[in-house]
Amino acid sequence: MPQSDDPKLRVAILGCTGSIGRQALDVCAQHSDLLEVVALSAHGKTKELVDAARTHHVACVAVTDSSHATDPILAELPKGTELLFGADALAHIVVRDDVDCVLNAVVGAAGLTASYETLRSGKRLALANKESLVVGGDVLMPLARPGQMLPVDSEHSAIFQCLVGEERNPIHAIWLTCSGGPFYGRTHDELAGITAADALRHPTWSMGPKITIDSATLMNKGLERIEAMHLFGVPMEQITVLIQRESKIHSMVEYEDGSVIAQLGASDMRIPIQYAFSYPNRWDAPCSRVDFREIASLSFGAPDMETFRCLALAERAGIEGGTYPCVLNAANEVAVHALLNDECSFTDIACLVERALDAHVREEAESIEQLRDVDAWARSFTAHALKALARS
Ligand SMILES: NC(=O)C1=CN([C@@H]2O[C@H](COP(=O)(O)OP(=O)(O)OC[C@H]3O[C@@H](n4cnc5c(N)ncnc54)[C@H](OP(=O)(O)O)[C@@H]3O)[C@@H](O)[C@H]2O)C=CC1
Ligand SMILES: CC(=O)[C@@H](O)[C@H](O)COP(=O)(O)O
Ligand SMILES: [Mn+2]
Repeated sequence: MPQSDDPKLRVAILGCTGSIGRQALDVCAQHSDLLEVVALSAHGKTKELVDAARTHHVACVAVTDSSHATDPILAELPKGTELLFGADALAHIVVRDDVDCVLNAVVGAAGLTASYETLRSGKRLALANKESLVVGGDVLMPLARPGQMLPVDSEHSAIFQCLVGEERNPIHAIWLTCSGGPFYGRTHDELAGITAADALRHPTWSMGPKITIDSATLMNKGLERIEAMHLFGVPMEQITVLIQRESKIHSMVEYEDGSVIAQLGASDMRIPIQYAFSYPNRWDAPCSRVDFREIASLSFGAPDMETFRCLALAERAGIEGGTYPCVLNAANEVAVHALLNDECSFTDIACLVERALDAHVREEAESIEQLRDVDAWARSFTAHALKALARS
């Protein structure tokens, strides 16, 4: 990884207009002596994409939603900037000769192919898109050589950091921390009537809408358990979800001798994003440091899996494995989209996901093409279930 005398790390940021993408651009601006942004993608926010392309003088941009191909603002891209359209554009970006590292900050299963192609190309994958591993971990992990895939998800970055230097020591347990979301402590009845606006008020993190809803249902933690199984090669039962309300402990690893190593820091994603670029080195902090004297207490608890049923459904899908996590994820994406559009209730999300899992017949997860088909089936099934729910 570059130090001050080394060539800069040349980075492509997929999903540069989102919460992670914008913070990654900030990290790149703060460390412009070490990082160079060479390619960017956005789905529909072409104005923001053009602004970022101009600021960072990038060589290539992609607009993955082709319906934006005629946006007049694209004419304001600097002369010579390569402009690509459509979902396939991401695969073109990741194999460019001038890209060393791909930050995948796309939301949802739409990020899967880019992760796959990045690993196949041998380049570093800074992975925020947890859905890639949830859906395709069985296909992706065999492609990743040690140190090639750097997790950006805060908990997984924390676990990764707790494992550095401990390669010869088996993991006894992973303590996967969880804020508990905005509805921590509520009963099932108290979740009725919750609106998308309520669920979008996360207590500790500022994030994009999809992951914020997932945090409120605890599906996010369910997805993260599956993500951790793949990344760290441990079974579900060794990954314990721990409520840590302040989001200051980002996760912990317990070893056989009873020692527990934790990673702590600000609730600011620029730290794990930067670490995925700087590993195995550490650079100057990209955000304010925590003064632990000012934190009155750190509180812990256990999640309520009966009330927050998405966590239990993700456990079921993760243990069953194969194509079940793909179905879990696709059904959840459809249901979360419906909540955000006021087409279903907060508690419907778990019902819709459960129906899709019940209807699915498991297969081994073997290829990206197969997973695309299973994903499409689960989306179509859940869209129909949603319509039936609206009629009932
Ligand atoms: N935000 C956070 O703090 C954290 C996020 N993550 C993970 O990082 C990923 C990104 O999350 P976040 O930044 O919050 O999400 P946002 O919704 O804020 O941003 C998503 C990005 O993906 C683009 N995008 C949307 N749909 C598609 C598509 N179909 N194909 C290609 N690109 C698309 C968007 O483009 P446009 O804006 O142009 O529509 C945008 O650039 C998720 O997987 C999330 O789980 C993990 C840990 C923390
Ligand atoms: C910042 C990050 O990594 C998110 O995934 C975060 O963990 C969400 O908070 P919850 O712990 O509430 O799911
Ligand atoms: Mn996380």
